[in-house]
Amino acid sequence: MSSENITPLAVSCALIVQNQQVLAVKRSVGMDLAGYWEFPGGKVETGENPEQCLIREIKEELDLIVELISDLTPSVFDYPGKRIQLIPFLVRIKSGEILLKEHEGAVWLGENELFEVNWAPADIPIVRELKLRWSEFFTN
Ligand SMILES: Nc1nc2c([nH]c(=O)n2[C@@H]2O[C@H](COP(=O)(O)OP(=O)(O)OP(=O)(O)O)[C@@H](O)[C@H]2O)c(=O)[nH]1
Repeated sequence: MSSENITPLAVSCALIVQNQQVLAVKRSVGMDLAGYWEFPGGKVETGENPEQCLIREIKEELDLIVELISDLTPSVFDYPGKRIQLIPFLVRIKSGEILLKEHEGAVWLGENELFEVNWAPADIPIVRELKLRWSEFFTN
């Protein structure tokens, strides 16, 4: 099958913002793309929409309850053998303390630190959009 015909795998991810910073998490050994940094989230399951997926994944991965603030532009990226559509949401923490259940690290990044981690390739356009829209997100 040519790559044009691959149905993308929908993956929701959360740009968790707090104190003028966004949270990045590091994929653990054993996960695909181990060692890369990403936004927490995961695959949209049958019967749920991307927003429901996001709320579920953030509870599962970080033990946080989050609320949605805004959407960003989805990023479609071809990894070997799979095409993903990464669907980003800007969120804030409603309750809970971060508990890393799956990732091996987490870091809060300010506007000028956004490119200091080695992002999963699909995340790069999203990080660029976050940087471009930073003042919009942080002054509202
Ligand atoms: N959650 C999340 N996944 C991302 C991001 N960027 C990115 O390329 N991905 C990819 O999206 C796919 C689905 O994410 P996932 O969190 O459910 O990954 P997983 O370990 O369950 O996937 P697997 O079952 O294929 O090993 C993975 O291939 C992951 O590498 C991101 O920012 N957040």
